[in-house]
Amino acid sequence: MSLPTERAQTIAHVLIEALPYIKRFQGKTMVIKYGGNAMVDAALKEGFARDMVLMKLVGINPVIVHGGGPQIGSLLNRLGKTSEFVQGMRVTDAETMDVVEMVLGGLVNKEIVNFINRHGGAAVGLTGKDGDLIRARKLLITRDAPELQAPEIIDLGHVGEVESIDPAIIHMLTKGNFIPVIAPIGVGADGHSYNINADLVAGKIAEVLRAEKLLLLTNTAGLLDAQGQLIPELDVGRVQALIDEGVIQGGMLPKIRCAIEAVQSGVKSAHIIDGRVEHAVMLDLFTDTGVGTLIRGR
Ligand SMILES: Nc1ncnc2c1ncn2[C@@H]1O[C@H](COP(=O)(O)OP(=O)(O)O)[C@@H](O)[C@H]1O
Ligand SMILES: CC(=O)N[C@@H](CCC(=O)OP(=O)(O)O)C(=O)O
Repeated sequence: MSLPTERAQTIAHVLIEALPYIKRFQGKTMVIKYGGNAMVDAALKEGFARDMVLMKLVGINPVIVHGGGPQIGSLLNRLGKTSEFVQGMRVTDAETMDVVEMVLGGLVNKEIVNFINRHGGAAVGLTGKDGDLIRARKLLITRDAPELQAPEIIDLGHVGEVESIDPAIIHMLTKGNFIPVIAPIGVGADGHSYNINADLVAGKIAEVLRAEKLLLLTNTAGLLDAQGQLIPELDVGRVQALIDEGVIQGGMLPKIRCAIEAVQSGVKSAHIIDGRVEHAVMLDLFTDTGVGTLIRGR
């Protein structure tokens, strides 16, 4: 059976447009942060899994770091608990930490692994505890306000930041043709688990792996300005003003901060893209136009 000519031409055009990108990125590492808000329905999850398998097949090494904020929230709700967020971070008491570990290390991680494997890939799920991948320390954030004499230190409970990354397990998996799928849970020197914002983990892993790109999949078209319009390329010099004006807030704060840190530490570029668009990763990697907001490295 032959394809209608128009469709066949579209397919040929897409493949030809992708070719130089496939050549350029072969052997390179792409760190993909898969946000909980981008895991909307089965079709999108399948599309994401297929994109990962295709990348691997054409010789690019995807390393996935996933979130799962909404999924943690819904289990907490079922248990009659609510969360408070400070600067985009979930205040995490001991009970909440158990739920975070169950949801991120268990349900969400294994669902992604399963989707990829069902589409012909070989994914392996990890938390930061496996292979001592993510060493964490307690995160202390400060709040400054005119009525305060000195900045106030806010204790978020079991919330951590990345102290160090040991990429040995990632190298081993990549060499063996596996796709690592990493949940953002770190372990402290005391052996305790820490809940780390997934954007922060993705940024650090991208730095340590000297990734070609850091792709942050979320539920907006990218970074939006005060009028709700997409900012196609971020001028890093404008970020503080955008924060002060309240344009960048909530979950976008850690995303932008980690993207900037990553490109300042050697990652070639970071991209905030709309995970609600089917095959968003392919569109960003393999087309001339790209999608979302680009944060260029030096
Ligand atoms: N300037 C902005 N542009 C886009 N989104 C923004 C902006 N400021 C705040 N946000 C919020 O950040 C959210 C994305 O962060 P988050 O909820 O943590 O998503 P994810 O689960 O993908 O990490 C958006 O849904 C939006 O509500
Ligand atoms: C400290 C902190 O806030 N941790 C996050 C970890 C999950 C995450 O980052 O998920 P998304 O990427 O889907 O937002 C949380 O508890 O929600």
